[in-house]
Amino acid sequence: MTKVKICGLMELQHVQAAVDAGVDAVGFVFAPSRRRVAIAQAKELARFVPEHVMKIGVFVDATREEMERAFQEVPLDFIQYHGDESEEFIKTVGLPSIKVLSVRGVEDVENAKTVQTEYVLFDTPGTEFRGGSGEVFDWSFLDGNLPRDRMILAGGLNAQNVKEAIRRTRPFMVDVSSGVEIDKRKDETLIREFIRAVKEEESLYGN
Ligand SMILES: O=C(O)c1ccccc1N[C@@H]1O[C@H](COP(=O)(O)O)[C@@H](O)[C@H]1O
Repeated sequence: MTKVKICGLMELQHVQAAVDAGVDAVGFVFAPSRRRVAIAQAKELARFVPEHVMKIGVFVDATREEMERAFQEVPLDFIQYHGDESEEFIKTVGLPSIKVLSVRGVEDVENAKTVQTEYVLFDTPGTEFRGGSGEVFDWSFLDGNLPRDRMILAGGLNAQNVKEAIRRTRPFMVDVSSGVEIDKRKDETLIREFIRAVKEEESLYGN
């Protein structure tokens, strides 16, 4: 059953829409971004997220102290490393983690086989910020032998393309931010439609 993450949440009504629609994970961006939240803001939003829904903090080349603080205070379940963090650094921090690989070609995907983190997230390389581009990368780069049971697919997903994305790539989880926004703000209807599309795909074709 493919899981679904809504990322870049900043407002309570959007958290509630995602939770009510059956989201599996929510993401709070602590990196430079128009979606950035303060720790106190994420902590308040997280009070409305049930225990079974994963809370993921997105960081880009942050310090260990910054991540530890957010991890404890919010509290988070996973750190999403969306920058150039090395495997050694991630290991030293020692928190449950998701390493992001920006996919420009098949060689970036190859790196997933050696990444030691709990999950590996494939995303389109960002332009203004490191992620949240709203752009799809070429899914055929994921055609090879990959650890699909710990693979998260992101990059330009929306309610219209996510079913095909799941069929093509068979990820553990799909992740969306821009695709559930109107005028750069999250939209409750789009959040519900995205989650519904994932669940429909699963009920028709899932295993
Ligand atoms: O969303 C952001 O602003 C962001 C900033 C810095 C790093 C990561 C960010 N978001 C991540 O980008 C992907 C996909 O986003 P989109 O659906 O293409 O807009 C997702 O993993 C977010 O966590």
